[in-house]
Amino acid sequence: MLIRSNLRRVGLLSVSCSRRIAKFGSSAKQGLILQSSSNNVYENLAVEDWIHDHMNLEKTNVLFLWKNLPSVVIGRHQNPWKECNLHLMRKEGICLARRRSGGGTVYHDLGNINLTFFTARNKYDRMENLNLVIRALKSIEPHLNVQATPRFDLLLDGKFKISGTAAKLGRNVAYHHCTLLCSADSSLLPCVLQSPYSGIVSNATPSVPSPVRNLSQVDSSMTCDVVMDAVSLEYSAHYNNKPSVKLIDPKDETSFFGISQKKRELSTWEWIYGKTPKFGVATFFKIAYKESLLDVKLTMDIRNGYIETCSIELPEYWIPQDLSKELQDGLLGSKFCPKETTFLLSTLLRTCSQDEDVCAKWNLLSEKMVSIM
Ligand SMILES: Nc1ncnc2c1ncn2[C@@H]1O[C@H](COP(=O)(O)OC(=O)CCCC[C@@H]2CCSS2)[C@@H](O)[C@H]1O
Repeated sequence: MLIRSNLRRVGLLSVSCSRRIAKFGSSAKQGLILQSSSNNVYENLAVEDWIHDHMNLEKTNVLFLWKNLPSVVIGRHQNPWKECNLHLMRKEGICLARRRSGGGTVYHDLGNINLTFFTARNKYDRMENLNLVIRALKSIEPHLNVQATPRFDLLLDGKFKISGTAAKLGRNVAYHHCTLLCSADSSLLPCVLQSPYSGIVSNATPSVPSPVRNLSQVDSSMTCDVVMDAVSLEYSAHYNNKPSVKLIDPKDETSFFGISQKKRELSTWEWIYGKTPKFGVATFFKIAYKESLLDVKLTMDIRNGYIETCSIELPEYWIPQDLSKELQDGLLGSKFCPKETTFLLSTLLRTCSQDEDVCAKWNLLSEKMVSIM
């Protein structure tokens, strides 16, 4: 009860959620630091959403610190097939997440820190936040050559990116979030962010690739924990607060009423893939069958992640035209997704043909089609 009334007094809680949140404590007057106990990218993005939607940031700013298990996080208006290697990610168990903010694609793992600075919209200032991060880094290593660029990256030695920025501006609330590479897997990072898919025609926001570096490569003492502590200290000092970090659990519905629904939304295929801006695929592939090598042209339009048009150009002698038409029509309205397409194509084949030769060719064609998804 005391905690709740204190929180209301410092203006942290909006009226709508003051009854639902009870566990943040009361120490922060102007700058509250929260750290997630979860490494689940969807849960952590849901915390961002929740704070954005429910907290009253008139008098209190919030810094949210979080880390994720290996994940690729694309911007709100991006095309994942253009930005990353989805096959490799599936193989390695790397999550794909779409965030609410715009901008490019980044790789996260437990060697990468994420910092989200929440303020009232009129107090939103990315350079001020980045300068705070720079001060924190220099408090660990005074000789570190780190600068913020006009596009709000942090560069080491003028060329290696250690931090990328994105932001979301709400009506009253804004947040600026950025990454900080301490000891991420630098060999996996470029591989997962390299798309193997060719022939995608899209107006989606492209990423701006840069050479990256981990802070721990420069100074081995710059681990995630040390860097997070330094940022927390600097943030507290900025607000004249006693340093204190509140550990929060994104699964705690009592404190964050409605958060599991937010997590569910962020984890759906419809949000992650379905929000991709409309795009086209125009690609050629070669299929080797027995002694022959066949050229196939595939064109598709994909809207909201679903196949809207599909044309497969291949010679009639290879697969009967009516069958190839069935194949193209069967794909219309289905998800541009390897699982669904594999299932659909094998079901179609069972109903359309028993011929062994045709089946073998169809399977080769299916494999190629699925390989672009
Ligand atoms: N973790 C990380 N940190 C810094 N730079 C990275 C990282 N991963 C990849 N990159 C490099 O940045 C470019 C993309 O740069 P680009 O400028 O296109 O995009 C960004 O920086 C977006 C930053 C989003 C930050 C959010 C904060 C919380 S959730 S994600 C990529 O091709 C790599 O070269």
